[in-house]
Amino acid sequence: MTARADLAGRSDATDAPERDVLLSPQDYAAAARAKLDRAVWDYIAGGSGDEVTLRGDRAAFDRYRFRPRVLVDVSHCEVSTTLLGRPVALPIGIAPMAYHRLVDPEGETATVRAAGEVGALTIASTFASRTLEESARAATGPLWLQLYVLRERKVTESLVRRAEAAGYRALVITVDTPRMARRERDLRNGFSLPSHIRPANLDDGHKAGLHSGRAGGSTLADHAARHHDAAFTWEDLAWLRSLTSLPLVLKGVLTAEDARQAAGLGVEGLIVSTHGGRQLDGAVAALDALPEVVAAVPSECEVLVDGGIRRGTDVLKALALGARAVLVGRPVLWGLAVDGAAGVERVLSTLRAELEEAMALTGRPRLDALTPDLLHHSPGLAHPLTTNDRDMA
Ligand SMILES: Cc1cc2nc3c(=O)[nH]c(=O)nc-3n(C[C@H](O)[C@H](O)[C@H](O)COP(=O)(O)O)c2cc1C
Ligand SMILES: CCCCC(=O)C(=O)O
Repeated sequence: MTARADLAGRSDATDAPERDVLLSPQDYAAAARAKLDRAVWDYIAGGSGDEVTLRGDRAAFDRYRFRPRVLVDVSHCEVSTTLLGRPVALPIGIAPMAYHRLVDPEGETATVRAAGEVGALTIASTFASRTLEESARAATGPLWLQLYVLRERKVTESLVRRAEAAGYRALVITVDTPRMARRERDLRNGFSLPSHIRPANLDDGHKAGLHSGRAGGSTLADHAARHHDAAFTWEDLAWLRSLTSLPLVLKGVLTAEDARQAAGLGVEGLIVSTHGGRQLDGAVAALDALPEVVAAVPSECEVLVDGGIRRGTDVLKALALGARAVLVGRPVLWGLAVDGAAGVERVLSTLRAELEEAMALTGRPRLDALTPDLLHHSPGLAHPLTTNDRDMA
């Protein structure tokens, strides 16, 4: 960053304030956008179709406002909790995202190290650009593995075995991607992976074709069309259940009906998610689906939510509606793109600090005492999204 003249017009380099200082995740978005190739930025920022759900995930947060209580002792706000019975330092984890090396030479191992520094959960993606074993070695915080169920069931089975051996604590089965939705930004850009980036968890057969782009196509979509098992059903989930004693978490559930069915099969957790607006365009916002999912499952089944969380106040709203924790996706990649592990750590610790502040200012110093009466829902409220949505540009 360069020294600038301050508001009083002084230009003494030693006194000049850092006006470019990155404060919020949205500041990291702007800095990441300036740094990344357009096609990589678009792959990360974009959604499917008209991006209605991408915007909708964010807009849902603005329709909730707080009903703060006063004269409560908020001298200590406690943000530590447990997930699937294990302690985490904060109710904010890292959503599974493919190919962190698109934005940083080190990639996932840097992300995992940063999460460990703040005591946050990381969910590693099937399509990580570092092996799950490399991430496990870098981890000092809790790790779960996300699985796409592929047509070659042996691949899925071997990922399960490797996750068990490497010390992963849960398997997250993504159920909203029987096929990859059309993401027009990627199609326009002819998106493909740079030659030095590979799906490190998979064998060479899965590398074929990911690097040679074509106009009007995305090699990631082509790969998904070849390898994702679009015939995977509830019956097949029993097969996964029988494979392992690791807890299972389903990611991408948006209805009470599916939540009940999952809980009936003994699934330990659910992630309410629209896949960050990247799958079914027009799907209900994740935050709006959260209450019906929470109400449909017994309390032993832990419900998390992701999609559009950019502020500590967003985290508090999700927790008040019954989420045990939230996941953040894109903000983590912005932090990683701008400043590697240090950037990820800054993004996570900023969200934690904002959450603590929101708890203090709403008079709710304890996570286990949060209830929906903290919130006022204003369905007709206009959404002041323009200033807060630099990440979608
Ligand atoms: C670049 C990128 C890659 C993603 N890759 C995966 C993935 O491999 N598996 C998965 O289950 N979800 C994936 N997702 C979805 C995220 O896990 C998460 O649901 C979403 O990003 C949350 O929304 P947010 O980015 O607004 O926080 C990806 C999202 C992005 C932005
Ligand atoms: C086939 C999915 C690739 C990773 C992903 O889930 C995403 O880009 O959203």
